[in-house]
Amino acid sequence: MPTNLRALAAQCCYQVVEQGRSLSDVLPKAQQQLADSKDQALLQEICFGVLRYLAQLDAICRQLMEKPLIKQLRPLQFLLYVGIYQLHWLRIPDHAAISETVEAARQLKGKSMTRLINGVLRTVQRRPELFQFEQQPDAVRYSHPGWLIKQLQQAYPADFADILQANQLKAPLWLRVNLQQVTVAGFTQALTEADVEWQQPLAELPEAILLSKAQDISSLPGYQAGWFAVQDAAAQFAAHLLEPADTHRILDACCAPGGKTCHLLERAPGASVLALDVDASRLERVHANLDRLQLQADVRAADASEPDSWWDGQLFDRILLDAPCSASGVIRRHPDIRWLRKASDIDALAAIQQRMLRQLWPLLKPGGILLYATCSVLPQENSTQLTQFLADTADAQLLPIQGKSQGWQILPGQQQMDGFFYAKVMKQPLAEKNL
Ligand SMILES: C[S@@+](CC[C@H](N)C(=O)[O-])C[C@H]1O[C@@H](n2cnc3c(N)ncnc32)[C@H](O)[C@@H]1O
Repeated sequence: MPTNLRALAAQCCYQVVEQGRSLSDVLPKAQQQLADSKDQALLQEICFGVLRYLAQLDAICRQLMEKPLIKQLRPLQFLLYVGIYQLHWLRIPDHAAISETVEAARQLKGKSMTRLINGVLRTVQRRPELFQFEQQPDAVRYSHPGWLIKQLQQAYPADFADILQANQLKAPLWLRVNLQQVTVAGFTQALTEADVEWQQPLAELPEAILLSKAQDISSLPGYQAGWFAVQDAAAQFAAHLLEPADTHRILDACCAPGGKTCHLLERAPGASVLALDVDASRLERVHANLDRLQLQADVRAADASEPDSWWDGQLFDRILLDAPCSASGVIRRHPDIRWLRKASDIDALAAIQQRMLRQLWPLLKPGGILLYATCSVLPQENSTQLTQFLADTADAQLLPIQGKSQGWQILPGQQQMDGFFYAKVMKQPLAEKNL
C-alpha cells in the first residue's frame, strides 16, 4: 500500500467501487499507515467526499478525457477524482492539491500518467462551469445510482429530491446520555465546562444530545466512565418505543455493535437481555460497549432466524428485531452504501427480514411487543414487510407510533436524524384472543 495520503484515498475508493469492499473495512487499515491524526481525518474526509460526489467527478472526467483509463490504471482514475474533489470541495490551496496528487500518481506506479493528471486538474481549476450539474441526468445530478433514485422517486414522489440531497450532507454527531451513570443535567454541564457546544433538540428524547461540531469523542467528559455513547437520535427511539421494564425478558435479535442493547439496559437495568448476532466478530464491539457503559447482557453468536439452535423455550416480553437491511437511510454516514448495494439485494434482504419476523413471532409472550426496525427508507423493507406479516398473523396487532398507524418512517435529515423505520407490533393478550 502507498503511504501518500492522496494515493491511499484513491486506493480506498477504488477498493470500494471496483472491488465491492466496505469503506468501514478499508479506511481504518489505510488510516493506520498515517501517523498524524489530522492526516487520518483528511483521508476520511477525502474518501467520504469522493464517494459522495463520485458520479459528478466521473462526469467531469468524461468531459475532459477521451476515455476512462484502462483496467490496470483504474486506481489512477480514482486519483483523478481525489484531485478534483480537493480542488472544488476542500480548502486546500490549489497548487498543493495538484502537486500532492501528481506525486501520489508516482506512488501508484503511474509515472507515465503524471502529465495527464496534471493537465486534467489544471483544466478543472480554470473551468468552474464543469461543476454545474442541474441539467445533467439525475444519476449525475444527485450522485446516486439510477435504480435507487427510481425506487425513492416511486416511494416519495414529493420528497425524493430532498432525501437525495440530505444524503449528500455530513451527518451530525448525536450522543446518548447513559442515565445509569450520570444525569442529563450533569453531563451537559460537564460539556459546557469543557467548552463543547451542545443542544437537546428533541423533547421526547431527553437523553439525546446533539453536538454542534464533530469531536474526538474519547476526549469528551466522562468517556471512560461510560457517561455517554454515540448514537443517532433516530436509533435512540428504539429503546423508548419498546417500553422495557426491569421485570422483562428481552430479546435483541440482531444486536451488534450493541447500541440499542445498551440503551435498553440503561432504561431498564434490571431487565434480562439476550443479545444475539450472527456475526461473531461483531460481538467484540458489543462486549466493549457493555463494559464501558457498565451494563450486562447475555451476548451470544447465533442466527436469530433459527431459534431451534439457541432458544430455551421461555417466552420474551419484548423482542427487538433491528433487521439487516439496505441501510439506505444512513447513506449520509456511509456514502459507500449507494455504490455497494444493488437493486437485486433488496429482494434478498426483504426475504430475510420476513423470515426473521415469522420465526421470532412465536417467541413473544401474549401481550408482549415486538419492535421491527430498519435503517432503510425503502418501503419494500419496511411498510410492505409489515403488511405481508400482518395479513396472515392473526394475533399480531400494529400499534400506532407518533400518530402513524402503518409504522413510522423517519426520512434522512428530518430533525437532523438518520432515515429509520419502526413498527411496533403487539401480540394479542390471551384473554382477548379467546373471546
Ligand atoms: C442494523 S445492524 C444491528 C444494529 C444494532 N441493533 C445496534 O443498535 O447497534 C444488523 C445486524 O444484524 C446482524 N444479522 C444479520 N443476520 C442475522 C441473523 N440471521 N441473526 C442474527 N443477527 C443477524 C448483522 O450481523 C448486523 O450486526
